[in-house]
This record gives sequence, C-alpha cells and structure tokens, in this order.
Amino acid sequence: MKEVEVKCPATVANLVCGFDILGMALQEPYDLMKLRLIDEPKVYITNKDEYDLPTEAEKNVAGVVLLAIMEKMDNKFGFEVEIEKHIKPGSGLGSSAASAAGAAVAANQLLGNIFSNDDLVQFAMFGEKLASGVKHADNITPCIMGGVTLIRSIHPLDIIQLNSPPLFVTVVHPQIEVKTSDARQILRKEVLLKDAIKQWGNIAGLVAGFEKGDTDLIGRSLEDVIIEPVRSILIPGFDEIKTRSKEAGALGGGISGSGPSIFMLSTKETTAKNVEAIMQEVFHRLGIDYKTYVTSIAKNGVEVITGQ
Ligand SMILES: Nc1ncnc2c1ncn2[C@@H]1O[C@H](COP(=O)(O)OP(=O)(O)O)[C@@H](O)[C@H]1O
Ligand SMILES: N[C@@H](CCOP(=O)(O)O)C(=O)O
Repeated sequence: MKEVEVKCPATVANLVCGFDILGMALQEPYDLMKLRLIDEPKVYITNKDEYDLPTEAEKNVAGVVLLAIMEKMDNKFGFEVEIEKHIKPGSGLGSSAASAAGAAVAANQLLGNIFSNDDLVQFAMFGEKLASGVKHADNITPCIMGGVTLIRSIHPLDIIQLNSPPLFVTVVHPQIEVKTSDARQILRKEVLLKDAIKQWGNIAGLVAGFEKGDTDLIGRSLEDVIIEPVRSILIPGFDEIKTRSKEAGALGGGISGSGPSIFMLSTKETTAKNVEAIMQEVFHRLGIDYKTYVTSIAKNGVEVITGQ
C-alpha cells in the first residue's frame, strides 16, 4: 500500500497590508498528515488530535481537496487520511490551509508528482473556500511553496515567490477562536481612495523591502489602514503589544491572517525573545490563555517526511 507522511507548516497570511495577496510560511507550528492510496473511490478521514474536526470528506478541507483531485483523475481511486493537527483551527495561522495544502502535496506525491505547484494551489483553494466561504490563496501558496509569496492574481493564477532576508517571527496565539469566515464578514466592502493610496504604497514598499533585503523598508511598510482597524477590535491587547514590541526593537507586525494571533518581525533573536516576553506579560495580565512561538520564515513548504 502506498503511503506518505507530510509536515504542513503554519502560515501568516496578509503580512499586514497585503490582504489576500501576501503570505509566509513558518518553521513552527506545523501539522502532520498521513495519506494512503486505496482502490475504493472514497475518502476516509481519521483525526489524531483533540480538535474534533469533521471526518466527512465534504466537511473537512483535506477531504474536499482530495475529492477534487479524485474527480480530475476520473475517480479511479481514493484515499485514507490521518490528520494530526498542532495548528489550532481558527487561529489565524493557516490551520485550514495546512490541511488543504498538505492533502494536495501528499496526494501528488502518491500519484508520482503529476501536478504543478499552480495545480496544487488550485486544488487546495477548494479547502479554503470550504473554510472561509471564499477562494483565497495567501495561506496555501506559502504553505505549498515555502518562503514569502505574492498572489498577483487568482484568475488567472499568477504567483510570485519573493526573496526574504533572514528574520525572526514572534507569534502569540490567544486561545480564542476567530473563524476566518466571521472575520471576513465584518469588513467594509468599500475603501476610500486616500486609504487605498496609502495601502498600495505600503504593499509596494513591503514587496520591495523583501526583494532588496531592506529590513527598515519592511518595517516602515508593515502598516494596514484598511483591515486592521476593523479586525483588531476583536483582539484584546493588540495595540499595546504592537506599540511595546516596536519600542523593544521589532520591525513591526500585526494580525496574523484573520486573527486572533499576532505576529511581529525582528532581525535579532534577542529582540524576538523580548517581544515574546511582552506578549506573555500582556495576555497573562488580561487573564487569557495563550501560546507563543519564536520562530523564523520556513524556506520549504509542505515536506514529505516518509513514503514514496
Ligand atoms: N482539516 C481542517 N483543518 C482545519 N480546519 C478545518 C479542517 N476541516 C474543516 N475545518 C474548518 O475550517 C475552519 C477553520 O478555518 P479558519 O477559520 O480559516 O481558521 P484558520 O485561520 O486557523 O485557518 C473551522 O470551521 C474548521 O472546523
Ligand atoms: N486573507 C485571509 C487570510 C485568512 O488567514 P487565516 O490564517 O486566518 O485562515 C483573511 O484575512 O481573511
């Protein structure tokens, strides 16, 4: 029986100003997933974690991605899936994307790598549509390809992999769930021209900063005048963490994906650890359980650990 095991990284989508178009993969946390090819054209899902996610293929993001792949291959086979989740659903750390991207990459490995990265992103977007109601690729693309990625367009798909200087990423995940679908519904549908001008200046600055390895430019460009003012209201301690982290030397940061996680970028590990201490102090004082990570940008996306 053909089987593969993959490691599926967490991702930070948006990178503050790039709503739905920018994202990066993290070294930590990550999910594990095992996939086996079976003769029956069905998807059987087993959860090996505490999150009680749906096991029906149509309700699990990994399941819908595999069903899409099976349909493309005329339903000649099926899959058994074991998901061991360490990225809590509704974290803003791309939990759904890790399963969607992991399923696409693992299935491709079992099928002899017949699909391109663009094909895998297209398949994985079925999972994001299920999780958030909308096809967006800013988590699944860095999850599949690693590093920092830009989605110039999803119709047609146009992905640009960006360079990045070595940076430390400090993340705090307050243990409250914010569903991406809810965090999208509260957004205003229209944008003022003056805000749009500021935002596209920041996006261009951020992309240029990553490409040139200009960390000061990255820091100056980590500003969001459209989404953050609305969503940050859902995250206790957000303003204090951002202000104090920058005072401690972080380049900047903001909401990870749709929240509630917050991330900050630093050039030095000591700064990243000081930022972690600030995050811990704030959530401890607020009496909210949390998890923190001091990690870095993952060069690789979903990795095959064992199997053919
Ligand atoms: N394999 C899966 N992994 C994570 N979430 C899943 C999975 N399958 C279905 N879901 C659903 O997707 C939603 C979580 O996705 P989302 O709100 O985008 O959170 P995150 O920001 O952590 O990706 C939850 O409603 C969860 O039940
Ligand atoms: N661009 C999306 C990203 C959602 O990321 P997640 O990690 O919260 O699933 C959005 O901001 O809605």
